[in-house]
Amino acid sequence: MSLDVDNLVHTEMAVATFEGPECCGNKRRERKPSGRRRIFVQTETGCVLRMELDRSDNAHTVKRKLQLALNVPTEESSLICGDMVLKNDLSVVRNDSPLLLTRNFLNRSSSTPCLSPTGRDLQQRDRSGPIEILGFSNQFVKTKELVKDIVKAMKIGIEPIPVRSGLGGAYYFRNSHGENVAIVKPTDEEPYAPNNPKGFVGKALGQPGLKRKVWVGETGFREVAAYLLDHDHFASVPSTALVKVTHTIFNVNDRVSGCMHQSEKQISKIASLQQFIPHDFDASDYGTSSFPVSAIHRIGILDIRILNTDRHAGNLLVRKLDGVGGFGQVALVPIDHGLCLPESLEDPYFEWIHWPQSSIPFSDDELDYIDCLDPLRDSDMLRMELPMIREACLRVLVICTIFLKEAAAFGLCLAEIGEMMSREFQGGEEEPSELEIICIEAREILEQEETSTSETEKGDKDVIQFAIDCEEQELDCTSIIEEKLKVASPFQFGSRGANGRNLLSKLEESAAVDEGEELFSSADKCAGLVQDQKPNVSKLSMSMRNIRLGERSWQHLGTKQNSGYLNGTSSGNRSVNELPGSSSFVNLADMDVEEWTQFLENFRVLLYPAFVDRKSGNISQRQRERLGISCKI
Ligand SMILES: Nc1ncnc2c1ncn2[C@@H]1O[C@H](COP(=O)(O)OP(=O)(O)OP(=O)(O)O)[C@@H](O)[C@H]1O
Repeated sequence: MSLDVDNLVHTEMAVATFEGPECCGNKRRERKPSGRRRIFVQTETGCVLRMELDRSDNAHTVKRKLQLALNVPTEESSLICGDMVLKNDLSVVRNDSPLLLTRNFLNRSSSTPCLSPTGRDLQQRDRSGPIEILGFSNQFVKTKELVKDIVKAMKIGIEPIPVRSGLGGAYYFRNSHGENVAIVKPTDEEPYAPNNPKGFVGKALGQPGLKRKVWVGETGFREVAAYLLDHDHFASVPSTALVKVTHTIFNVNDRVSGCMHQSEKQISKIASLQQFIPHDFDASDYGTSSFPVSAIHRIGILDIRILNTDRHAGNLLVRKLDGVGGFGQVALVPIDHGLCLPESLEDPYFEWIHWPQSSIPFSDDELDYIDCLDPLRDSDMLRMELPMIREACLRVLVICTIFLKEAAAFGLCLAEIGEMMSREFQGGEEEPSELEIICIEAREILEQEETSTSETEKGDKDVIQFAIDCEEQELDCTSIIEEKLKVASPFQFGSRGANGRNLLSKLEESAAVDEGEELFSSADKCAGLVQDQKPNVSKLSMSMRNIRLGERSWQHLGTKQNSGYLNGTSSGNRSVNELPGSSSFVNLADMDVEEWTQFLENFRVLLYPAFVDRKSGNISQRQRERLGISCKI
């Protein structure tokens, strides 16, 4: 990339080289030739710049361009895409990705000076269309139609109107007939975000927001995620896409005075754009008894998968079907999914949990739908469509979907599943949900396994060293060990047991099939038999002891039916005070891929006994007792 500053300024500001405006959504944009990508850089204060990257660009060159546009020294800013701070290589950044530009070393409150464009008005220079969809999914076909209608209407002077209700900034966009066709919610006007028009300000984009595990500015892509996950339009989430939208109506707060104002200038924002659904009420205004069971179930299934923390009645639109169908019938439409998929397990809010429809068993169709859900495929799809989504959110999706699938297959109804996911409050204290307790258990087992493994590996090394020592002494120790093990163990060892490593793995295999104490004592004895010959072997004994102890717990956990599966683990009396943080009991983000895979295995094994206990009404009490949490069920 050339460093010709004039050319840079000309080319990149706001950012200049806009390939033909692909607004209006009626023409499908071609994917960029490999290496060339369009990105949207959003500052912490909401300003959005569009840029074209080519293959040679790296984080530094992009920041240099932004330095010219925004007057922020490159060393004082970071470029962020979801989880990633982009240090140099930009190959991971996909076409249409929104990136966040943050200033380092600053108190990132909304009162810090805005990273505002200097000199020329960058927004004015943006020759792209008024509404551009970020993403290529076929699922945005409906949104493209809407965008086309809206742009047509704007051309004849039909402008959007602000939405009064809700805490965030929102605008109804209209068609040529003046009808509302979409609701647009800019990410920098969310509650707490710097340009919120309703007085709920105080944070910069990228800081914890209304929910601790949903950053300010990140509700927009969650709205889109909920729509994309609603396969076959099962729960009727309205079409939703992330857009870059430019208009004069948007709010910009004055950083110094704190006053809000419409700038009268064209402002570009990143926003969610959702189809407007004509409706008569929301669920808080209407008798819930008329709500169809299947609608509640379908919305509930979605809410569970995405761990919706905000399913209050106001977020269910109610449309009367009197004109089109039976008298008194209504359709429900779920909206406002900005607080789903938090970055760790949180307390969901499921308004439907106490509605009688939730206690009715799932229908066959619903069970089939749940059975077909594939959380790994869903995660891959979201990674593809929403490159900014964080891995921790996807882990929440995986956990909750597995939980739903197993629980439904077991025979639990929607209300039971929702209850198992919900926290309880005791004496003003928040307690982990049953789902969270299962996750805590799964992590504990993981930690025990890791301890066992590391000690085993240490034991392995000792055994190898032992074999080497034996070789050096021209002593065929391994055959002695093998002989002694043959005598001592009820299990036969084959010819592979020719060195310490193989002997140990044989021991592990044998241990894995043994249920009782006999092998443990035998193996222990075996090690003891060679102890005289090499002191190192005592460590092998210890390591085997740990393997056995770990496995005993594991088998107990996996097979327990009657005796309380929580009793067999090591941390019998942990109090709630020892649990990390009050609003995040389980950290899913800090596991590497291998640990996460093992964690999921542990998690699955723990589910069945938890469901059994839930059915028998014991689980919560027993789990809470074990964790030292008082709870009256
Ligand atoms: N898809 C839609 N179709 C029709 N009306 C909608 C739609 N989405 C939102 N609304 C209306 O706009 C209002 C505000 O929207 P929404 O609840 O999504 O905003 P919010 O600021 O996130 O609200 P809250 O404070 O409840 O979280 C809703 O109460 C509803 O009346």
